Amino acid sequence: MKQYLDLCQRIVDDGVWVENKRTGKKCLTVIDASLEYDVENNQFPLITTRKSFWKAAIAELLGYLRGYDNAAQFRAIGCNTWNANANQTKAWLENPNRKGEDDMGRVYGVQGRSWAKPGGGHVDQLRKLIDNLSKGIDDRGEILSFYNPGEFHLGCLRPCMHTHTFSLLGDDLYLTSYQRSCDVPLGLNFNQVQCFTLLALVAQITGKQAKRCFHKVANAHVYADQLPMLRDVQLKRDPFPSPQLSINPKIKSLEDIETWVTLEDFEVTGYQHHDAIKYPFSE
Ligand SMILES: Nc1nc(=O)c2c([nH]1)NC[C@@H]1CN(c3ccc(C(=O)N[C@@H](CCC(=O)O)C(=O)O)cc3)CN21
Ligand SMILES: O=c1ccn([C@H]2C[C@H](O)[C@@H](COP(=O)(O)O)O2)c(=O)[nH]1
Repeated sequence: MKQYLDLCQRIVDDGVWVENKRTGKKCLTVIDASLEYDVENNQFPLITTRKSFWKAAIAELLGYLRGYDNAAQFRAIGCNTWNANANQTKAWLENPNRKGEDDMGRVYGVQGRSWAKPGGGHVDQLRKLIDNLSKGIDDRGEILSFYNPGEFHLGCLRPCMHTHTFSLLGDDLYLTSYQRSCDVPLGLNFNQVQCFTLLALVAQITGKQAKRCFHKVANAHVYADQLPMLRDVQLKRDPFPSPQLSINPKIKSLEDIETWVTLEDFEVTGYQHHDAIKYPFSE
């Protein structure tokens, strides 16, 4: 939690105002932030200085792992975060590739599970890395990448947390996650949960020991309309200790994640937090 608050404070103290064309808003911005999560000791990186809706963050991750391409699929598993970008983002509404209400196009999980090959057919990056890690293989390319510039015109938004690299040292599993753009008040709260949960889940289904997750952020920003609440309310609060995440031990394979896993299979204990803060969202 301290590293999150330090990043917020750094943005407030040293951030530079940058005009963002896509949203039409100004962002107070810093470049390069590194966060680290201790999955081995179950220090779940949930924000405690406001109430965090962590279930929606895990549901979003499950949708990515299943290769979802539609905001209705996300809603059905308890996640509302894609309604706006699927149905209100101007450039996407005007894009002839949009297949109608709730379509998100070829974003995130679609690239992760079925990256189109030039000569036809698809690559399932997640299946490959899970098969390798289960056999104790790390070919130094156990990568899940959602970033496909050749298909940006087929999706509603470019992926923000775009690449997850898994590494094995013996039976110990590490994760390095890369993010190009980070809405610190809203998005990071979710992205921290997702990095942690992704390592814990992949370790569980491949039979490895989850160690640490390294989260690298390039552009970390606060939108102008979020700044007063972040600076004058959230940053004035004292954090509580980290809660713990438990995952149903019956989850043993990628097929389990694809077929029957729900939010009921995840539980957070020891979550002490301050009151909710509703931050503005920029489409
Ligand atoms: N501007 C922007 N910021 C983001 O963080 C973001 C995007 N766009 N577009 C794609 C996804 C969608 N994400 C979102 C979208 C909404 C919330 C949000 O409204 N969170 C609220 C409540 C969530 C709930 O009730 O389930 C929060 O208080 O955290 C969070 C992340 C993260 N991403
Ligand atoms: O997982 C996510 C997804 C999105 N964001 C934020 C970062 C930006 O504020 C917007 C995306 O806008 P771009 O113009 O495409 O950079 O969404 C996030 O923090 N985490």
